[in-house]
Amino acid sequence: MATGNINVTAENIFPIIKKFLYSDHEIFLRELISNATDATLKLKHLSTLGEIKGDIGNPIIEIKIDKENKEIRIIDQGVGMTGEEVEKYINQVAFSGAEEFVEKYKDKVEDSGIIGHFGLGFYSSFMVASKVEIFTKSFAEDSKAVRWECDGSPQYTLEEIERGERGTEIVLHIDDESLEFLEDSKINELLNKYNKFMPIPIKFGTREETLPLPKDAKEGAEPEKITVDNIVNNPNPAWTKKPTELKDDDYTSFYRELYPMQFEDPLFHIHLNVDHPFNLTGILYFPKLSKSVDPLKDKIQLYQNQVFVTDNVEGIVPDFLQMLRGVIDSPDIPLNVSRSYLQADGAVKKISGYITRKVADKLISLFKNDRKSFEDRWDDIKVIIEYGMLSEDKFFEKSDKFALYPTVDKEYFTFSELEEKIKPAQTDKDNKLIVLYASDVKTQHSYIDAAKDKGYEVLLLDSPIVSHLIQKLEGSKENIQFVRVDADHIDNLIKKDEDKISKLSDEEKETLKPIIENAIPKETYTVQLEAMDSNANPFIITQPEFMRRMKEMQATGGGGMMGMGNFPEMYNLVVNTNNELVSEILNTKTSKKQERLIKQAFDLARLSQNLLKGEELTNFIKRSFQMIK
Ligand SMILES: Nc1ncnc2c1ncn2[C@@H]1O[C@H](COP(=O)(O)OP(=O)(O)OP(=O)(O)O)[C@@H](O)[C@H]1O
Repeated sequence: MATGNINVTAENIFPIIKKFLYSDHEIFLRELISNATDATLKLKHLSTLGEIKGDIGNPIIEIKIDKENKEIRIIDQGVGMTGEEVEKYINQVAFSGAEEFVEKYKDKVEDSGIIGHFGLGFYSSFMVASKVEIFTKSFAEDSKAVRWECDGSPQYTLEEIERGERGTEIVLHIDDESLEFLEDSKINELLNKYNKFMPIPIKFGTREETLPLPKDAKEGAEPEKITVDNIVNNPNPAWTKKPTELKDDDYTSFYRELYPMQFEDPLFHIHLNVDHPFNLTGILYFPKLSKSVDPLKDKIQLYQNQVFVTDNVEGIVPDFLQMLRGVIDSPDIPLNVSRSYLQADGAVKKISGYITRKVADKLISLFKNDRKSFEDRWDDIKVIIEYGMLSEDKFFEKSDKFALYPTVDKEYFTFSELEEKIKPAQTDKDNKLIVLYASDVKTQHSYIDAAKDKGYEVLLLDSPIVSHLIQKLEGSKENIQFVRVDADHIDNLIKKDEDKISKLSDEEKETLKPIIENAIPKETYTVQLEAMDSNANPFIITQPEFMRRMKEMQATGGGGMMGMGNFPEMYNLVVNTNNELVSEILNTKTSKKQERLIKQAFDLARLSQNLLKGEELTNFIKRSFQMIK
């Protein structure tokens, strides 16, 4: 038997580690299972190279709990270690790795930006154990099995033992603060969180399986039950397979495996697979977004070689795609770094760019191959796409090929189709193409109707970020302008050269304007006299495009003109000088009656814009009843 001192300079490295990773103690199991997996994969590799004679069978990893003796065992059938290897890899490599880790991060415990996930390896067992034993036998012929033991001080013992089978068994003597890890439920939870898709089968206990009854079974015969290993993981998850090996159903069932509590099928998936200049595989899903979708739950999961790392993919996946679900697996993402470093890292930037490109390409192909079903899903995916168009220039460029602009009648155009379609009727006198849109079919009904009567197309753009998006579209395309249908009266929305003749003379207009101004709250409403169609309403309320859009942009964050958000609401009251009622108002002799007519017409105009509320609405209704009595 040999004893010795582990080659670490900081004697008190254990307490530092314990404290440092206090909240992350549970990762010990993932680290030890990762080592066991590596050892098993190495064995398989050596076997395929012909360096191991005989059949290696189907090696598995087993986790055992002995509650009475407060032990957890992690057992593998991998390459094992010789005595020298234990000296080298455990006493030197493992511990020096841990020491380096502490050196590097001891001042940064407070830096919540650190993704404190990897890097501790075998050493992390001391976060939960007061004593650790290793029983191991190398695959190498004639090698002797050894037992290593360490109680958390830098001293260890190493001795030869009798052990028949190849592989490694780690025994953790759980300390009194960590007894929760002796519960089956806790271990199950951890296995499910970190090891669900690891590449070597992991056994935790056994379970009963009921065999199907044989065909010739007698009536009332009991089916036979057998006890089988309880394998907790799926060693071959969908993302590790080639897209050609998978059908749509396989993608859907993998989605269920990832998110067992999700009952809605995903809309479509994107299989990621690249090995140059970085290595990355994965599957992303566009979920069906419903009101009940909780963005904090069921997020994209990041794996490294099938080991779960985190579901916080900030900085790795572009912001606009964080609403997607699925898995990405890449060994090339540095994890022991702060988020700001991560965002500046070249490899990570490339990964983020690659994901954006793949998503755009998938959208293009879906659009091309089955436009009808793409249109049907548009409402579910538009928020993600519009957000992407706003935040990623590369995505914006590609979006021309698939971004859709639906009309109020549910016809879907790409931007170039829309341009073609509306060019003849919606080009104004300055040769500008005016795109009309509504944000709410119900409240803007009369304006939409008026525009449709003129033969105009009206888009329905109702997402919360639409004001930002149209601002961007106007900036990037030439000679176009978006105008909401209620931004002005119909003849002014798209200004043509034709001058309408006004029934009222200029003097009559000058007399009328102050009369109307005095009867309405003129700080909110600007009176604008216009010669319109005699059939158009006498009073119409509009809200100028620019002002409204700036206010909306400020309300949804960013953009807009500084301070605009605090401006009071401003409207125009458009008075149609060709409508008979307006002549009647002008010709009414008594000012009381005149005022009554103006107020009633003004309230009706406000009512159609949903602007008449509270006491004013009550008074209007009372007054209207009086009138028809
Ligand atoms: N179950 C095992 N079977 C065989 N060798 C092992 C086993 N566990 C650990 N080792 C050896 O000990 C070494 C050190 O392990 P440790 O977990 O500290 O670091 P690592 O696995 O190399 O890196 P990481 O810090 O990423 O986990 C391993 O590289 C391996 O050679």
